[in-house]
Amino acid sequence: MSKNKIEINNLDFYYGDFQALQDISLEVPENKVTALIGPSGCGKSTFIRTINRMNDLIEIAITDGEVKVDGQDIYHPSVDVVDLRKRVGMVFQHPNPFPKSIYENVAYGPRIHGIKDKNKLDQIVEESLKSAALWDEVKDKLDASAFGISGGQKQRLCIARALAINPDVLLMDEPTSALDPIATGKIEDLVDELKQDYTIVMVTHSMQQAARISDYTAFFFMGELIEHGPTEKIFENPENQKTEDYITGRFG
Ligand SMILES: Nc1ncnc2c1ncn2[C@@H]1O[C@H](COP(=O)(O)OP(=O)(O)OP(=O)(O)O)[C@@H](O)[C@H]1O
Repeated sequence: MSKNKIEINNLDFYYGDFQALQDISLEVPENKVTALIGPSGCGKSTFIRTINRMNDLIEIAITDGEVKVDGQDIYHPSVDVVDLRKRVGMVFQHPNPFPKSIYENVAYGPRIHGIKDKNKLDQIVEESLKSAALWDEVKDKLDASAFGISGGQKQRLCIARALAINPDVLLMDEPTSALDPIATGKIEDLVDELKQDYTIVMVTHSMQQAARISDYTAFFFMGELIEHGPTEKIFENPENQKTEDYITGRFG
């Protein structure tokens, strides 16, 4: 049994007067992939963004309840958000490299965190690109613009950029929805590799994807967490009728 990396207790979330998440409690085991599924607008993205306080950037956001990473309540006033986001990295739906070279995209984070030594940066860039299964494809053009590579390569570059600051947790918000099936397959294989070293939480619209790559699945519906558990159990023997209706394609 692996330990819980993240623990969420009685989490409520509001956009102004609108309550987008209601009383969510969820445990996320370490070195596993947890998939968040549910119909559009059910709160998956809002929820994943509470785990690295990305919602802080929204002025009307109100978060209530407890989100713990490694046992520490990340909403406690003593928490340094920059440090938190170093531990909890994020990859978005649309690959969003900076308008810089491939090398600089990966070196940017470590540099901001104070690493100046060129050899050390070279080493981090190489290791991060290798971990993101992109090194072989870009090693001869590290100084080329990050805009000149394919969509799937850009997304792996964004994963390398997230890995470069050495997080423990990787949040992925629909990381393959803008990619073709081949690029999607590569990211899925990569996620399977990465879980050896990282705890991964991933929003996906694709139930097939959740079934293929996640260890645990959480089903959200209208701001509530309806059911969560081992992926096989959720897909083969769900306890809640709404979960069953969703996974059998009756709505969503
Ligand atoms: N910045 C915002 N301000 C106000 N309401 C918002 C904001 N962002 C999201 N919402 C609302 O919160 C609810 C949950 O949205 P969220 O994006 O978390 O859902 P989702 O499950 O990720 O949807 P999708 O699968 O379509 O991406 C929706 O009703 C949405 O309209």
